[in-house]
Amino acid sequence: MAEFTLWFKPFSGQHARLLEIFTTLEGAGFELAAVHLGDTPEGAGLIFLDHEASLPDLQETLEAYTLYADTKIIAVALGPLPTTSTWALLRSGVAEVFSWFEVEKPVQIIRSRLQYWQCLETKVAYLQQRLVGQSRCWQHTLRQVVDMALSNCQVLIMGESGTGKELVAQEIHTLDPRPDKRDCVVVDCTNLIPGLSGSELFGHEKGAFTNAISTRDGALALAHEGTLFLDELGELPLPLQAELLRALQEGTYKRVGSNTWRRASFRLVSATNRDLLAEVHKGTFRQDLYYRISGWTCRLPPLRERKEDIVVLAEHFFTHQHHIRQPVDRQVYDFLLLRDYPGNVRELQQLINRIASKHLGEGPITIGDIPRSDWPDFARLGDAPDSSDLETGVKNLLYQGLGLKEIKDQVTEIAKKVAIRHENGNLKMAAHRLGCSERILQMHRRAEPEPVLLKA
Ligand SMILES: Nc1ncnc2c1ncn2[C@@H]1O[C@H](COP(=O)(O)OP(=O)(O)OP(=O)(O)O)[C@@H](O)[C@H]1O
Repeated sequence: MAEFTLWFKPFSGQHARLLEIFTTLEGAGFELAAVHLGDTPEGAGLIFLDHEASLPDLQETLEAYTLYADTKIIAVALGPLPTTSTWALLRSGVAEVFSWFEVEKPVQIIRSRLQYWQCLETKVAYLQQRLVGQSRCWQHTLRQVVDMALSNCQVLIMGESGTGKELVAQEIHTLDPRPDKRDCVVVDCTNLIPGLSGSELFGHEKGAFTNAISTRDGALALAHEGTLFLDELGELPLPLQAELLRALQEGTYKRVGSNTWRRASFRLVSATNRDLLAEVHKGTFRQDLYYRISGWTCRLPPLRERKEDIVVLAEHFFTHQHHIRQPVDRQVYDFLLLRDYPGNVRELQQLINRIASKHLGEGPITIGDIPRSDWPDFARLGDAPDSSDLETGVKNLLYQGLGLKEIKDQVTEIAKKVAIRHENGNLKMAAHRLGCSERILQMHRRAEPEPVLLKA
């Protein structure tokens, strides 16, 4: 039985060289299957290219392959490849690029990639049970989380409040492959008081300050051989930033009130909802500390960038947190989808808690289960703050001699454009918001009419 099955597509006419490569790969236990015109291959595959392959054609094909299917592609060049082309291929979704005849062990490169991806996908499947979401951007995030967890880098997780930073930090600790690793210790930096000189982090000796009635270990000692998770790191007061930096650089610290240096070795994972680089420029966050903690940074997308996940998350909360298995009316999902979530997943989760608490009995979850306090603000919607702008715009159209039909067409086009932009180009969501079919918006996309007016 073949060790790995791979699809392949040649963008090269160098048949003799291709044949040589196929024979080597098959001899090494790989099974190869050609991709035919119109196929959208899934899983891992190889594309072969030479200097005559047209980069734009290649990019178009790659984008088509990676758009809908879960594909992993290794680009194998049959000759030298300029760096610009390498980057262009990577940007189009290729996961690895190398020149077959210029590397020492090409088969090994392919085998090690495939083995890593196999391991990655198992871990991503595990993560999906906990970090729920199916959108493309969330899938990318999960793969990055696995990559980071398997590395031994210090990790900085950024993202708005409620995007799941703490959850991700806990999973990084769970997936961390260190043998015999110990606990993950969480410190919320908003609670650290500079007056106590970092007792929370470094511990203290009995009598070091008023109320220090006994000697106590701090978070660094507790996290020894485990993970130290510093939540809301952007809130760490400047004096403590200096002390933390020293502890991270030297791997040693002193308890408050003690002269003895102690050792602590841990993996550091930090999270913040602030733009730490901007804080560095403002002088409120130390640059040296920033570079020390950000071995690998990852940004969690806000819910508005992954609206496709709202329904899956809602289902997850209904089923796993409230054990409600009844169907949910479409109107409830419409309501959930059309709403904004400045508090991200946490806000959605709390809304589901309220709906679930109001839902009684056996039937489906209906619009009547939505608490009145969560209803849309109809008064505000009716009074449309921009109605005067709209009126001015329509007046302009009228003055230019446009009739009712032309004005309607213009306004409709603007509504489509605004909805598509609001939904980050997601036609399905935009169609949902507008209450029209996706096809109507696809036609809009194709025609891309420039809305002429609504200006003086
Ligand atoms: N992808 C997800 N799947 C399931 N639950 C999630 C997901 N993302 C967030 N949550 C839930 O949302 C809530 C908020 O998540 P979490 O505390 O990790 O966010 P945060 O980014 O750390 O927020 P803050 O910055 O306010 O501390 C938690 O109850 C968490 O379980």
